[in-house]
Amino acid sequence: MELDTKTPPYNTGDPTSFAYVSARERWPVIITQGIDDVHRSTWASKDEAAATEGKWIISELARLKYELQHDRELDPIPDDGEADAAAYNRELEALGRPKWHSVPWLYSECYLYRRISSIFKQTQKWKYYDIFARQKMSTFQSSRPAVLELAGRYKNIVTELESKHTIKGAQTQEDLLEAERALFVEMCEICLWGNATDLSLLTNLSYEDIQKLQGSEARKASEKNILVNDLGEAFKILVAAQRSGKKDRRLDIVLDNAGFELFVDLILAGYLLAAGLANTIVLHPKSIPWFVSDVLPQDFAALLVALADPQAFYSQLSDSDKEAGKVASPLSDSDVSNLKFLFEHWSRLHTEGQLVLRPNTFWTAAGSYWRLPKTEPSLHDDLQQSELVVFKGDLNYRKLTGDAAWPASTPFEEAIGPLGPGSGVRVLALRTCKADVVVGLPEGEDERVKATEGGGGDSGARKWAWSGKWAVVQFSNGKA
Ligand SMILES: O=P(O)(O)OC[C@H]1O[C@](O)(CO)[C@@H](O)[C@@H]1O
Ligand SMILES: [Mg+2]
Ligand SMILES: [Mn+2]
Repeated sequence: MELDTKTPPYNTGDPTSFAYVSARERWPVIITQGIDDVHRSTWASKDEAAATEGKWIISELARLKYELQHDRELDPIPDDGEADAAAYNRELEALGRPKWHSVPWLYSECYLYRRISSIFKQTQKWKYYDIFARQKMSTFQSSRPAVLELAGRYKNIVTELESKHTIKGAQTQEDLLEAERALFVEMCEICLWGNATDLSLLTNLSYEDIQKLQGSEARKASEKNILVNDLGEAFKILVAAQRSGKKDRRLDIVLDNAGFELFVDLILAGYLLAAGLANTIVLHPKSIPWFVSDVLPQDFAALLVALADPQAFYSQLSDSDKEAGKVASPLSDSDVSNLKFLFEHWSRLHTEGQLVLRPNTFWTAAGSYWRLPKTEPSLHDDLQQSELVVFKGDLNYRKLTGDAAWPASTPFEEAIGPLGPGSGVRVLALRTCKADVVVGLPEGEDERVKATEGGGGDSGARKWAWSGKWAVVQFSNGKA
């Protein structure tokens, strides 16, 4: 089988890679949490047929976990009625029926979520069940302080832009441009760090930990951890398009996680529309439960429902909070009104077609985005229509770069191959680093960060890139 990139991809058999830890430690925990979730739903179900199927699902998940932990071969995905199983299985054959502990990381991790999905697709009553929905919603609830802080600011900014076409304090056109640029950078950085609360990595995060990651103080302190920051170039592209008088100016966001991250992505989307920096935003969600926290179309709906009646949403307590004897404190009137403003604004943008959700099964295929022009030419064409395509999060970055062991100083444009120069697609990656692959760093930077505490030193492992503490924001102008 032909590799996507000449540079080989990371592999679960490499003890210096985060792939190694992922396959042996992280994935069994994720499956176990999934079993717990199905257990709860099965136990709560009054429908006998659903309960019977629930028990079968649990036994299938337990079998998957056993195979993983005992380093068995990856079995073909059973025929579950979905067209993409064949491509997964062809690739599995081409890889020579690998075992869990020595298989390309990107393929095997995608396969894991596709296998889990196939278990549900084979049932009658659980076909559309999201095994990760509970975790996603409860982490969003834990983000309450940051959500309230941002909702208040958003309402002020958007109201000002929509009623007076300006931003507070801006006297001249230059002031306004500078204010728009500063807000663009700030909102993109909020979107960037919103990704740090990803659930697949932070398997046991406390309420306090989540809050620390999300406040405005934390953001300022983290700016020095953005190793490459191309936001200025991306902003120039949007302004140039606006000034050209072009009527259709679209920006795309290839989404990553639900909950707080989706909330901040929508904050950015609403801002860009209100400021006239774009006039359509296309959001690309996943089609099956994916890497625990990724956005499904129903997560978008669930977020709007939560904001439509925020008091009710925040008065629901998780089981663990109930057990701990916690009580929910009610929201203030102004918090409620700010959140309802968000609900109304986003619902209106959605209804009027300025905020569009566009799923495609390409996003849950096993391969890297090097394959896009060949395997999904219509999606490639579609992305070429956009002024800028923002790729959120770690997995999207791994897929852009083929998850390959590039030298860290490899130019970003080179590492994204067919989506680089000449592709007709402008790529902006907003990525907090949670995996080995990193490109586009200045010479010597990798070594500098390796030498920091916990950075990996000369162990041969790029440990600094596993924690979500460091980030890169990288741009490639495929239309230049
Ligand atoms: O939600 P994100 O940012 O894509 O994070 C998921 C990533 O985190 C991990 O689960 C842990 O590094 C990776 O396997 C995966 O690429
Ligand atoms: Mg992410
Ligand atoms: Mn994710």
